[in-house]
Amino acid sequence: MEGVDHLAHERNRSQFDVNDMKIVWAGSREAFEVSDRMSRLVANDPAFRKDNRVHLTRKELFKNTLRKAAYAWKKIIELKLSEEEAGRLRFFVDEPAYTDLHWGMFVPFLKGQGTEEQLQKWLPLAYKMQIIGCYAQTELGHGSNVQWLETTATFDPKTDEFWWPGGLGKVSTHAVVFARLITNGRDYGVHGFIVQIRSLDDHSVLPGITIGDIGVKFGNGAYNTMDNGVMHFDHIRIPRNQLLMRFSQVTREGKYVQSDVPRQLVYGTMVYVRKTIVIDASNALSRAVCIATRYSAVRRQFGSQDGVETQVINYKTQQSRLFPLLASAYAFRFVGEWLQWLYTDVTQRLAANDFSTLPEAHACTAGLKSITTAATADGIEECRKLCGGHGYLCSSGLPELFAVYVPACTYEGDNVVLLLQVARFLVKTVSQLVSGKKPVGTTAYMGRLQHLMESTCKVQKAEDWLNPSIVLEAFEVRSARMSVECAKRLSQFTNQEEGFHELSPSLVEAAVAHCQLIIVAKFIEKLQGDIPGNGVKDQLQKLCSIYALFTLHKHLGDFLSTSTITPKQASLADDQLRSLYAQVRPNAVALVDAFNYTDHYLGSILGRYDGNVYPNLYDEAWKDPMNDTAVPDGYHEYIKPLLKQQLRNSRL
Ligand SMILES: CCCCCCC/C=C/C(=O)SCCNC(=O)CCNC(=O)[C@H](O)C(C)(C)COP(=O)(O)OP(=O)(O)OC[C@H]1O[C@@H](n2cnc3c(N)ncnc32)[C@H](O)[C@@H]1OP(=O)(O)O
Ligand SMILES: Cc1cc2nc3c(=O)[nH]c(=O)nc-3n(C[C@H](O)[C@H](O)[C@H](O)COP(=O)(O)OP(=O)(O)OC[C@H]3O[C@@H](n4cnc5c(N)ncnc54)[C@H](O)[C@@H]3O)c2cc1C
Repeated sequence: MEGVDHLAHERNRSQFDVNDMKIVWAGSREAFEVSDRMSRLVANDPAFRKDNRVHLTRKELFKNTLRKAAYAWKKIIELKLSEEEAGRLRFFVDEPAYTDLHWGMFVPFLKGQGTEEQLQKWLPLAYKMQIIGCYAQTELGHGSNVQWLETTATFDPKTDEFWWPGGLGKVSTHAVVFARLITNGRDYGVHGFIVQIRSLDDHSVLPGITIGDIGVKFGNGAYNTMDNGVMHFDHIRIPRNQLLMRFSQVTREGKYVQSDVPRQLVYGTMVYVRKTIVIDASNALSRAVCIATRYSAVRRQFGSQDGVETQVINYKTQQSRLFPLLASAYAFRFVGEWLQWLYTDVTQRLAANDFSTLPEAHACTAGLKSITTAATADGIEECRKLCGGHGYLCSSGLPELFAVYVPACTYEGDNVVLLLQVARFLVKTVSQLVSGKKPVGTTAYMGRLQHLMESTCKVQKAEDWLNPSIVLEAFEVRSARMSVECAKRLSQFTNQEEGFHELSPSLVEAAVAHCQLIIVAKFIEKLQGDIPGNGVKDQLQKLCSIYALFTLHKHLGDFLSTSTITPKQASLADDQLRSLYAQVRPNAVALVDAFNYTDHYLGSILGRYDGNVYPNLYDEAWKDPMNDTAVPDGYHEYIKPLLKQQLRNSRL
């Protein structure tokens, strides 16, 4: 029945104030207010309808995305929205589009790499969208290995091909292009250039440049709203001052001048985007968990008592699969908040030519991007399975969410390649201990190595696993012992690079251990701070314990093989997990209500706020164009003759 809250009984059981939790999830009352207002603005405007996406052809889909992006831009101007409000509005439009790359990469790269003079020229054009930019760093032959890009920008230019850049295929008028800078016959490595690629008069592609879309990508709808493109340069010329020259210059005479800064600053935009991707992981995972939790509370199957079947959310297996994902969504939210602080801090330090925390910022953004996207991609798929058959329907919202999300494991750095960066950072940290260099930041725990190598876990009963100090030390011991073991095995190789490649699978596991420690540590730190709201902190403490103990359970091999814990202590951790699931159970629906997602944003019949699933699932089916006629296209050509033939055969 419409208008009835079929989940009211679940909401009445919660033991905390969901409105207070909404503020904690949003980050602040102001952030909540902006988010809430923008989500409702989008949800209540039919121009942002998205339930028809899967039925559109690729060209219809793309044109519809252009329409929405233009309409959103008009709204932003008309309503005089702030940068924050505009960003939230685009988020709730919920459709990958060229604007993601314009605002998410092209503008940040200009801001990070341009001189004051270059910013004065290009930023006003970009802010007013008088030019539309993309970020062209990946070639057909090289994406991960940036230093081996083949496009050259010679002081008298030469050629090569770009592949993947979002927004490039059909929309962008300009591109940030990564190319090897060659001047006076010497190759100075990869630098960033701004290149106009289309006419601002008629959008035609400029001479010497070939541009196209790279074709249909994974899944219906999904990332196909984005015109990922291919671009070929053939002897084009750009003005010298379109080399972005904040950190290195080429003089009028062709002389290369490098400021006294690390060359990796050219990678700064990737650090920025990876930081953003971690928060986005909590957005995507929380969306899937919201759908799966509400549906698990609605769905009843087997186990009838008094003629009423059991809610599937009451099955222990359902809880053991769903509640760790709920906890992970909150964990990724808070580590993302901390990463935003780290990024702001490193940016302020760079402005003062303090590069001391650049390695830490790179390692943290690379590693956390890798493990949060991997867990989120797997988590969305798990949420689909948690919804049974209906989870496979596009009307559940889960297939498209999965298809649009999974490239996050690849873009902005392949997850394994990024974990190897973290591994390099850890091996270097351990090797520097010998020389007396004190580790700081997220590796500060390595400074207590002697203690961590000798420490024994203090758990004697299940409740001991609720002690944050015990949990934190267990994760520190596991990580430290894995890093030290890798460093020890590496030292046995005469050729360190060869050793690193030989041991890379174990090094990746050590990198995962370190990054999971960061997530646990930042969740604990969050809870040591002021958490306002009735019952809110208690719920978050449960979720923090669930994230930590589920992660311990999932990586039990590490904890046992490093003798961090004993099998008995592992069993006590399992006992505590089960108890925590039972404690979270009455609060599950309220914990996902706290994400404050509109039904429009969720785009899911299964995840409706009112839980009125079956009538709406049924109605949605009839909307499918397949049901426009009872007799399907093709009946007369292919079915009727077949039936007639079979009938004739049966009479012979
Ligand atoms: C919600 C958001 C939506 C987002 C939509 C996104 C759409 C997608 C866009 C894209 O995909 S854009 C293209 C992204 N491409 C990549 O991420 C490429 C990944 N590859 C790299 O980052 C690098 O090639 C590498 C893997 C880090 C290797 O770097 P390099 O070739 O320079 O060699 P190394 O020897 O490993 O590094 C040298 C030195 O530099 C340090 N370093 C590397 N990267 C950074 C960095 N980003 N910041 C700071 N420092 C960095 C590295 O640690 C080494 O330091 P030392 O060990 O020498 O101290
Ligand atoms: C949806 C989407 C949008 C994108 N948007 C953009 C964009 O806007 N702009 C842009 O420039 N690019 C973009 N990209 C490209 C993206 O950045 C690259 O695909 C990504 O960096 C991975 O690089 P690659 O494709 O070369 O993978 P590869 O590095 O070729 O990876 C292939 C396999 O090799 C493994 N591998 C590679 N190197 C190593 C190593 N050293 N050790 C161990 N294993 C290794 C990887 O782990 C992986 O399993 C996009 C990609 C996608 C999917």
